[in-house]
Amino acid sequence: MTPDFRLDRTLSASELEDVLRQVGSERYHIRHPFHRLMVEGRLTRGQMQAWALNRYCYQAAIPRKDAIILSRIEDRSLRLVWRERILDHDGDGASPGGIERWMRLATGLGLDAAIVASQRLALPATRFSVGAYLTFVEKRTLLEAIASSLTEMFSPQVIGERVAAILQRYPYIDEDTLGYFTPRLTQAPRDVDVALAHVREHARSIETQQLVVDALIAKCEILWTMLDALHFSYVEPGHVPPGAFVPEAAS
Ligand SMILES: O=C(O)c1cc(C(=O)O)c2c(n1)C(=O)C(=O)c1cc(C(=O)O)[nH]c1-2
Repeated sequence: MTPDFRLDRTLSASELEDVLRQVGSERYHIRHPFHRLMVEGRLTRGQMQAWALNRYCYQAAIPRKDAIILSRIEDRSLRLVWRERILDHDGDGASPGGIERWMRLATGLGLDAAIVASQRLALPATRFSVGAYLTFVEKRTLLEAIASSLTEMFSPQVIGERVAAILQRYPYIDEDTLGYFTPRLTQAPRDVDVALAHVREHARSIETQQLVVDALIAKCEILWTMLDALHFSYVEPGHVPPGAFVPEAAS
């Protein structure tokens, strides 16, 4: 496999899955320096707040992204399972969804809920990355849109590492504050089963397989870019763009 994942022949479904896993192992944000600092316990409270405030924008966009995908699915049985994702994030009016649970994380870190929800203090690059994800699923083929969700193949690993490290190394954050992540450990594999089965079934030519691989790469780049922006603004060199969140001194 070339370093930029150019395919030179049509793959079997399981070979394609292997390539997708290889993309994740090389390009998923688990390798990003900002994530590494987090799990090493080396982020300040202010940097953790910046992460939670910015990641809220991503969380808030996920059900809108899935609604776009839903609107493009012609197969009723696939629509039925895909709509679960929207409930996971929006809730059903009775039990809270992911957006509310993420807000609990943000407020548990000391952020003001109204400020987080307004998204006004998010980094420009966060907004642009989230916008790129929405545009991607709208403009590309349905196959690419579905494939772009496959970063979730790798999310249980990044979540497991993050939660264990935070509980061990950040004494002011407790299990309750991290409640967002627990359901994701079962929701993500269920989502992946559906998306991966679709991709394995529908990407049978070298051209469609390349589209799928490139969609996953593009999604890894979206996640990576968000952490790049956090790193540049809040770690090194520490240039916060005008108008973006500024942690309180000493936090
Ligand atoms: O914690 C993470 O690092 C992480 C990563 C990802 C991902 O890989 O896209 C998702 C999530 N979390 C997540 O919580 C989530 O709900 C989610 C939905 C999606 C998606 O693309 O549909 N990715 C992710």
